[in-house]
Amino acid sequence: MTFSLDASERRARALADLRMGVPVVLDGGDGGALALAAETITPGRLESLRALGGAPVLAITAQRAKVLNAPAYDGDTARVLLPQDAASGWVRALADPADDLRAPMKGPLKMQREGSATLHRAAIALAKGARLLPAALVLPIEDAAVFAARHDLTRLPPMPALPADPAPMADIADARLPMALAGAGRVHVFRPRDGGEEHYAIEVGKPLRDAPVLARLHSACFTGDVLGSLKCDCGPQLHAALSQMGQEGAGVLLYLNQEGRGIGLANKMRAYDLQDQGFDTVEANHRLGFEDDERDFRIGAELLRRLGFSSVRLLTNNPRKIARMEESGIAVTERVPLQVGRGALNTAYLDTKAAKSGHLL
Ligand SMILES: Nc1nc2c(ncn2[C@@H]2O[C@H](COP(=O)(O)OP(=O)(O)OP(=O)(O)O)[C@@H](O)[C@H]2O)c(=O)[nH]1
Ligand SMILES: [Zn+2]
Repeated sequence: MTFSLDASERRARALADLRMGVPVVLDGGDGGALALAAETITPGRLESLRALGGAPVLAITAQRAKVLNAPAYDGDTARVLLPQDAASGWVRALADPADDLRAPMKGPLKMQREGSATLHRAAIALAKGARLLPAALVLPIEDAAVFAARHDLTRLPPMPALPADPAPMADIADARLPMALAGAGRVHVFRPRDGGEEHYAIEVGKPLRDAPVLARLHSACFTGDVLGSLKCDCGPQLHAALSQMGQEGAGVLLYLNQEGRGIGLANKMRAYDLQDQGFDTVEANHRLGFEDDERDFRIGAELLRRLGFSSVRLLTNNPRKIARMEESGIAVTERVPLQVGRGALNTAYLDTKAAKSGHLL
């Protein structure tokens, strides 16, 4: 029995630190790095970083580098050397595309080419995990363990030790819920073991475990589900799925807290602002430095398994959801199309998803 943290607990703690603007120490085994999220950098912390000496770099994704006309020498990652006089505003402006059109000239940017980008890639992954802009300031340090202990910072183990799979989920609480559209149901709250975002499963009726269940993997959309946004089809899809489950008398709706295709609500609002500047939903994600879709659908498969389901009739227009279920061991016996809610204000959005992300019309 030990009280020391395992790799996934350290990672969870690191995410909270980055959101607060606190640096974390990445232990690379031989040598390490100090990492700070670009979004939460303060002038004080930037000054402290510089005081350590060395050459800090801003790690950004290749998607963001392309927008900045900077070469990405490390595949999906690029490393921008921090100029001597760069202030925290410079760091923010490189990471955040809000002002790209008004102030397009961010360069000339000097890129780092030598050395490994492994820790830089890890720092970006952590920023994404913290639902921040995908950019991080990274400074090599010599003895990661000593540095972390001296400054009381969270130290992450060498990257291969960090969990690549979603944390295991536990069914924390469930209760009966009568619903207007679906009738009698039961809501289950699932909590990942690393204390991360909770996800919900709504059972409608009493679905049999030994037959394919009518299922929907719904990703959270605060604007569509709650506010009735006309920019997407999420609200109508949610309601149509519940109605169909109610009509058939059984089904399971997974409400996955993967807002904004996994980038979080703050980043989704940044994407919406870019859409108002003329970019489509995919271009907006790329300008922010994200991929089109950052969701991990294995969470959905895990919840289905926990509830005792092994095969589904999946309500979706997204072939990726079907592929991920099958890869995760959940059989998809049928795709049930879910085409509702098309209107004047979301037609372009739906057409872009069909043209660029492979959604079926
Ligand atoms: N980043 C980003 N996310 C968006 C945008 N519009 C909607 N979303 C998010 O997109 C997700 C839509 O989820 P779903 O409806 O479950 O997924 P889907 O890929 O459309 O697949 P199906 O509806 O099953 O066909 C939600 O997480 C929304 O918050 C946008 O313009 N940008
Ligand atoms: Zn939506």
